[in-house]
Amino acid sequence: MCGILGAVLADQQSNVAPELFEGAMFLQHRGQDAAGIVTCGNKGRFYQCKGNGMARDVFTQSRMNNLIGNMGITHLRYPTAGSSAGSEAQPFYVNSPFGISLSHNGNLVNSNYLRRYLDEEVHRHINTDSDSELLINIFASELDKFNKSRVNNQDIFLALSGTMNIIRGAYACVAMLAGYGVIGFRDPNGIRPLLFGERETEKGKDYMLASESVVLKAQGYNKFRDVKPGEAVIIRKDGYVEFKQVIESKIFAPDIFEYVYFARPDSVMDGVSVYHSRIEMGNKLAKKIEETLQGEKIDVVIPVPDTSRTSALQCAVSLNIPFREGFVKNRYIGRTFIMPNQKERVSSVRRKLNAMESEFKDRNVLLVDDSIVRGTTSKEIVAMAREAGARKVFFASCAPPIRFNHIYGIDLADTKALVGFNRNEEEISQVIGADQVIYQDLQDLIECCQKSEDKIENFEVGVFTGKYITGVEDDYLEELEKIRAQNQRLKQQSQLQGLSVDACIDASDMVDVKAEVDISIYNRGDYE
Ligand SMILES: O=P(O)(O)OC[C@H]1O[C@H](OP(=O)(O)OP(=O)(O)O)[C@H](O)[C@@H]1O
Ligand SMILES: NC(=O)CC[C@H](N)C(=O)O
Ligand SMILES: [Mg+2]
Repeated sequence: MCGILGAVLADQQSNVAPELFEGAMFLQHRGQDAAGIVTCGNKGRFYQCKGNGMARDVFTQSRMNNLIGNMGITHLRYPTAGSSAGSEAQPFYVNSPFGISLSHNGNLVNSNYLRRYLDEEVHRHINTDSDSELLINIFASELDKFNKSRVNNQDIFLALSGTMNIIRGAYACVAMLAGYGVIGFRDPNGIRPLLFGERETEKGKDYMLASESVVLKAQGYNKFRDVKPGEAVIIRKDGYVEFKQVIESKIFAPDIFEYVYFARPDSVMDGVSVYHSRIEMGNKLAKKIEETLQGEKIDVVIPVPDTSRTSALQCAVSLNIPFREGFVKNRYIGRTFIMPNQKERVSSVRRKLNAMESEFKDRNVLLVDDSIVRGTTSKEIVAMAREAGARKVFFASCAPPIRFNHIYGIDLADTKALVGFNRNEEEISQVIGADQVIYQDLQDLIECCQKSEDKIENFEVGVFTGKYITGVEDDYLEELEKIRAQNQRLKQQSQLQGLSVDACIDASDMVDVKAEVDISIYNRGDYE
């Protein structure tokens, strides 16, 4: 899952980069692997700064000084299919036609077809395994079809409908056309989020596109709305803004995992407050716990920080049982689930959370988390609760069992690595070492996310059901697992040989070398 941003400032003499950096800090939770900003200066020249790492590490002051121009786009990457090569950091850039830069949140599920099409039909070179590189090239080839030296809004909208007719999957994107403007668009199922906001200034209106409303609010873009499924918006450099439905919307199905885990609680997405949906999750989970744990005495409810806090507190209120912060979180450790390798995730749980004996000793505790994915967190947490003296440990999850791949940009894990894969609830309890595990029912979870003026009827829930809203290419899921396994091997091999992942060749099956940096513009400043 990634975070994306785009902005055009009214003052043509100003630089947008500091604001894009500020915004990136608000979206860091959506991707910790790589970060990038591309801006566009007065003469249509692009300036880029990107690389592996968190925003604050990649965007150093000296690099930021080189980002010139009043419009730009940002990306924070959480890789799909497990590859975190530097060359797949975004925004991507292609020079033809016109100079295009693009940031993508989501994942395409017909990449094999797109790769062949780009090669055989439109003869465009693809240099990485990233589906986003395919996307920018499809868009470029659609724009190329006009065979014009300059395009206008209508051409761009047409090129986007062409693009959306070819690509399949989840995508919320911000793109930039050199010297022209910033473009935002969202897939016809609205799987991934994207919002548009505006702000009045003395020089006119500033505009911003962002994955979450919290960025817009925090930076004074107080008038905002969601981009609709299948809709696109062009914010021209001169401040002219135009929206257009470029492809007919399909079943509107935002990804429910945004509400469960991904988004910040202070964001509102498609009219639904993430915070309130999590409160509801706590209420409904409490009912399920009452039904399931009849006769069991629970002394205390303890959240697994951070994301589950909101739900856990409400769950305790609903159950009328004391709520205690039994785990203290080390604020300097990031989200463990989105860390790229398993070893790092396991050690991070203990570094991140520390149990306070006083809250566990001789008590029956109910631990509440938002979700159980690989079971890395829950297993460690249950062990820590027992080490701290808990008598019985019950573990409740605000989301139902996750048994299938997530294919739309939240690369959860290989199905086989999911603790819920091929296991019933009793078996899951055994694996994580809990006395009992209690899961929210899917229908209840859906109802928790339906509290908006325009009730959302459908959500993308493929991780729980194995049925995906867009369908997938026949061999897509096998291909996905193959790529993950390849990337995993590359990582292990690089660790053994002490090489960087990017520079490691898997000789056994001649996996391509991952380039350390991308083949695109090199003006991020210094390379210390
Ligand atoms: O079963 P697992 O594979 O361990 O994954 C699930 C855990 O990962 C996430 O926490 P994370 O530490 O990423 O972020 P948070 O601090 O926002 O809760 C999520 O909130 C669960 O606690
Ligand atoms: N998580 C995402 O949204 C990732 C976007 C894109 N598929 C990538 O791998 O970079
Ligand atoms: Mg967590």
